[in-house]
Amino acid sequence: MTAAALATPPPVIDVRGLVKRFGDKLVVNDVSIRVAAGTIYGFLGPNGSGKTTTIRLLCGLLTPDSGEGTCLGLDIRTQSAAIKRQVGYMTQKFSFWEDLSIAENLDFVARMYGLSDRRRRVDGALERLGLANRRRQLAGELSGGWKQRLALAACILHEPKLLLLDEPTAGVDPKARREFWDEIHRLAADGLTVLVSTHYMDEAERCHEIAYIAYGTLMTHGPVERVIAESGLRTRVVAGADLGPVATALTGQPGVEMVAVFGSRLHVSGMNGAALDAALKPWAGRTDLRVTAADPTLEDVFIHLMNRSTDNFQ
Ligand SMILES: Nc1ncnc2c1ncn2[C@@H]1O[C@H](COP(=O)(O)OP(=O)(O)OP(=O)(O)O)[C@@H](O)[C@H]1O
Repeated sequence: MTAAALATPPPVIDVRGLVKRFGDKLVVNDVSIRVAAGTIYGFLGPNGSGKTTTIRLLCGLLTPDSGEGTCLGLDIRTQSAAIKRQVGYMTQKFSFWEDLSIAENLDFVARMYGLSDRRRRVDGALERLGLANRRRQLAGELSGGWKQRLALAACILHEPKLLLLDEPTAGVDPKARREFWDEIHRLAADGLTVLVSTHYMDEAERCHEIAYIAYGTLMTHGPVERVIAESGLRTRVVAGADLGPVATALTGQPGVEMVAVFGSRLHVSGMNGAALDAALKPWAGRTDLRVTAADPTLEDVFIHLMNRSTDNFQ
């Protein structure tokens, strides 16, 4: 083995050409992905676009109709049972015994999965997720953010190598979301690989890499900055008051693909910078407005990709 091969550990996930249909509906269309160990990998895309299905295929929880690959060095088609033992899965709908404490809930989960050494595992999970001093609190009394953390603790009891988080913070307030993500980063720093689906842009920006899936097709993937740069999208920002009429006038102009008001700023995007500048010319000389070139945001890029994707389901 060469020194270079030793330096680069094999990817945790390495799959090619995954296809999945439900009936005659093509839900995952030729998806290939590699994920390195310790990566937080985010999956974004419109509702029903196949994010959850893709994540489940990647770790053998579902068998693809075609395609192949490995997860944790094991074959996703033939070794799914062995993969599952090393995966922690936090689904959108997790539930607890509301009248049991945090520690009792975790102990219950550990018993249910027949885990040995329950005390050590429960204490370890409580410690790792900052729940130790709440161990006697009833699960039913927890706020949304702490419930989320308890769900995460339950997922890591069996000390998995890979975590699947399906929209883990839906409906949780921004502060709790941020803290939850701090925890995810700590787990990743310990070597856990995390696949997470989300609709939140701030969460996407906290992933090491992201994949945008629209109607089963992987439209783009990579680190956030690269996804933005490779989109080819150009954006101009118009700053000023009373931007409604400006937005209306710009909508549908040649070269203008998207117009969106954010408070006192208007984002105008398209693929051709010169065409954007031509459309903005009537406004560029106004003293009450300021037009500047800016990098598109991740949200601009996603909406652009969504507009471009064809809806295979229609
Ligand atoms: N077991 C199944 N049987 C039949 N259809 C399914 C099954 N699982 C998912 N689907 C369909 O496949 C499509 C993709 O679903 P999936 O849950 O992967 O999308 P998603 O991107 O995760 O959606 P959301 O953002 O709404 O969670 C949807 O149209 C869904 O109804």
